[in-house]
Amino acid sequence: MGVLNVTPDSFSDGGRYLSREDALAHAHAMWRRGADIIDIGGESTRPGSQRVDAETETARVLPVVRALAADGLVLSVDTTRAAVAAAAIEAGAQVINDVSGGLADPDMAKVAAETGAPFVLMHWRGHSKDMNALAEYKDVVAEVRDELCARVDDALAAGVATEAIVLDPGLGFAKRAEHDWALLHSLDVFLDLGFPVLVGASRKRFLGRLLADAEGEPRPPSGREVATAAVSALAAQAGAWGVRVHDVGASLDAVKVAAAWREASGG
Ligand SMILES: Nc1nc2ncc(COP(=O)(O)O)nc2c(=O)[nH]1
Repeated sequence: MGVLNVTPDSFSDGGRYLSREDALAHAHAMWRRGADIIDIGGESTRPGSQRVDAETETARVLPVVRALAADGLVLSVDTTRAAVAAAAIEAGAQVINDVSGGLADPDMAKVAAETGAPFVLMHWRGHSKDMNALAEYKDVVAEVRDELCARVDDALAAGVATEAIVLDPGLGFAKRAEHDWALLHSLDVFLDLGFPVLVGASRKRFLGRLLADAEGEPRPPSGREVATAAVSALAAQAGAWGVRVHDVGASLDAVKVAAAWREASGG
């Protein structure tokens, strides 16, 4: 899943693809490099970011969705707003990627049910401005699992089909670095729930901290691509359904290494 943030303030690529031609060119470049889905987001979810209104988010996302759908690309819309998701599906997106797992908008599950669109339920505890205060867990794996199961129950109750649901542990969302690593280490716990699992580690803060320099200065987002690709390989090895990444080529190569390693026979 290739990330296309048509926002001015996303944490690692904010503003680079705000213009329509830049957004379309970047989407096609990721598609040519092998992305299976282009994930289009019009509102930054960066910790501490301010929300934008639905009109702004829609104005950013819809033209790009229309143009890329017309070119035959498979698209997900990264939004917590039901109206934006509905409009994007109408404009040609196929997948709803809701970082709030349906919590932010009570109508989202209904839109997913009515459209039949695959529905990514990510673990979330609140909007970006107060997310870090929510990163308190006694057992992060068990609590994230249980909270995601509640999201699944609500989605199913709204009429979403079981086979439409994809789970995502929500790395970096109301999580400190140790929580992110614990969730990756226990990816099987989420896979055992019986749904595909999407992993979104790309360029995130926990990787920057892992790669900090001698003075403890975290590696900047642009320097986290190799670590992201390593996570992609290990996530593939663990059975993840997909990885949501900025650098599609690096992760595709890394996932191919994992596949070759796993499938090597004695021949
Ligand atoms: N399903 C899913 N969606 C997401 N959307 C945005 C971000 C934030 O990262 P970005 O600012 O690079 O888009 N992370 C996720 C994620 O981990 N999973």
